[in-house]
Amino acid sequence: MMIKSCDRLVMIILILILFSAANLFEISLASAFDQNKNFQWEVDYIFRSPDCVENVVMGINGQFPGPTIRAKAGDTITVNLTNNLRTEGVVIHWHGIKQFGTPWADGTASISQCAINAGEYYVYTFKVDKAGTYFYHGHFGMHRSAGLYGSLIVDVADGLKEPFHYDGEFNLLLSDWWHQNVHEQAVALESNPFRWIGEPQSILINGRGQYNCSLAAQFNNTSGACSIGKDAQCAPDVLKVLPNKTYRLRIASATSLSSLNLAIGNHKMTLVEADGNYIEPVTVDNLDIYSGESYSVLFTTDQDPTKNYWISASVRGRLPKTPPGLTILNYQPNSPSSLPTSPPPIPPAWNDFNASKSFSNKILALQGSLVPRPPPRYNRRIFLLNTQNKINGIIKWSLNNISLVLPPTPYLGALKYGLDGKAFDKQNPPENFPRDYDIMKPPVNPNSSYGNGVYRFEFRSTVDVILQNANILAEGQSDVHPWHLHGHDFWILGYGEGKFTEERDEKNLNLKNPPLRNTVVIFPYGWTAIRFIANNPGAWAFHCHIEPHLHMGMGVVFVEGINQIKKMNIPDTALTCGLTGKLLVHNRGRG
Ligand SMILES: O=C1O[C@H]([C@@H](O)CO)C(O)=C1O
Repeated sequence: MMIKSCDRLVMIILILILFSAANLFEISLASAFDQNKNFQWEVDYIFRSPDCVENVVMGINGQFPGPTIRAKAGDTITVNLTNNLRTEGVVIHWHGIKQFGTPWADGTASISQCAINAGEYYVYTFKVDKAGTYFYHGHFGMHRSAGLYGSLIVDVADGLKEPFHYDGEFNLLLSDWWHQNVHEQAVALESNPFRWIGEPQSILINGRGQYNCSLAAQFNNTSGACSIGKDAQCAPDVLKVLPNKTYRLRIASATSLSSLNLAIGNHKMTLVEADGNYIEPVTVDNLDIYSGESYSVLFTTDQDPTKNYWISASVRGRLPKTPPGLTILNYQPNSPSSLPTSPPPIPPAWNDFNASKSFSNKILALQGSLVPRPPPRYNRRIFLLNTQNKINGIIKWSLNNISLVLPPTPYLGALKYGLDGKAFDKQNPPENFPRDYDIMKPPVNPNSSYGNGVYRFEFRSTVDVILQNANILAEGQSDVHPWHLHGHDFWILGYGEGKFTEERDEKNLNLKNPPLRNTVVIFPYGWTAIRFIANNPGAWAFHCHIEPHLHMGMGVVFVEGINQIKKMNIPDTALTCGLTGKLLVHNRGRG
């Protein structure tokens, strides 16, 4: 006992000496830390009332949404993530971060790593190479629906400036929320008969919404006024502004299902950034944001300064059963609790897809040299037909009639150790669909198959993907799907109606100033064409960002740079499951 307390004393003295030395050299230490941002995170289920109804949500260090990471372009982020969930695995995906040279830090269970076991930890170390508005979220099971998300903001590197000016900024992370827990949701989606999760109970802005009451009750007669203490977990996150200033609003959507339309009452917004890439400034009254997307907008506080204004996030693209998420733009020195005097902004009708298409077509790359242009030609073009269909009577989503089921061994490790054909299907999935497939009708044969093969791209080749939408199982309906690519940005070459045909549509593709992004929507009965360069050795998910749809198989896996992958030093901790886990144990036994 004596020795132990002596030890402790020596330790305390040592720490004190180190601490005062650190204070003496404050400046040099600060700049050294500039390059490396270290975080210790613990994921846990916590009780929380995101929409004034208590529920269990996933928190990080007791916070929901998780802590915001703020870094500078070029910084290295290290997150030591401990899984305190007790009974299930976890991973975190850094959405929009390309993970050049660190594909094992992409945080996709079964693709880039094994899920972190209960009680264990995993260290994510990666570089944030480009300024922009990003977010992070769980990528195992339906953890994003369970509330595992937070913001990741990357500022321009020291000495550089954004190509626009603003006096202050705010961050809005949008999400949707169900009262049914995700375990029940997942079981429902896998049950026979299939049970759909339905529309969310609430839209959350920075993790806060109001269920069964409305901040704007005075303007509608459907729900009563909310009585929420200002410190309540569901109190709106009010944005406090000064008159006659310009603010940057960073908006990211981590929704599980909902496409949203965001507006600031009486204020116009000028879009300047999309998914971490600069766009040609365009001024709008409201904007559509799909799950997986992010934007920066500038707005000027040039309205009557004696009033406050609504900020609203309303459901689009599906028949809304959820009231808009609301918060308040509070002109100082007005009271933050004094409600706007006019009703919340009215969004376009949920099914006004022309308004959505017109908005999407307005997003173009910023002129000049800050955004690279696409190569003029592709080396390979693949078509992905998006269909809703059935396997053993359960509703699934498929690409070219294959519904993705993730294998227990992470692709990245399987590729490194040459386990193709054992860890996942050896056969490559189809690159096209039958020419006579009628996208305007429900599938003639709704039966589909499970699969987990990969699309292999030649390293550094230019790849086009034509995402082709189609009618769902029910007559007369085709859904909206936001597609997200890991490990890359892509150029959006265009959107079109009906079935893509080279003869008709090729000439209309935009190769001049297409926006560079990591998420893009496909509209009902339409197609979307994207182009990217397969220059990032790794295994990358490309999937519908609607959480239940991915769970129902709506994704594919892209692989490039297999020779480079074979030489990579992938941390063993990423691969201690499935066949790679067995291999590592076996090798160690022999070593
Ligand atoms: O995948 C889905 O399934 C339901 C419905 O099509 C069948 O219940 C729905 O709304 C989806 O988006």
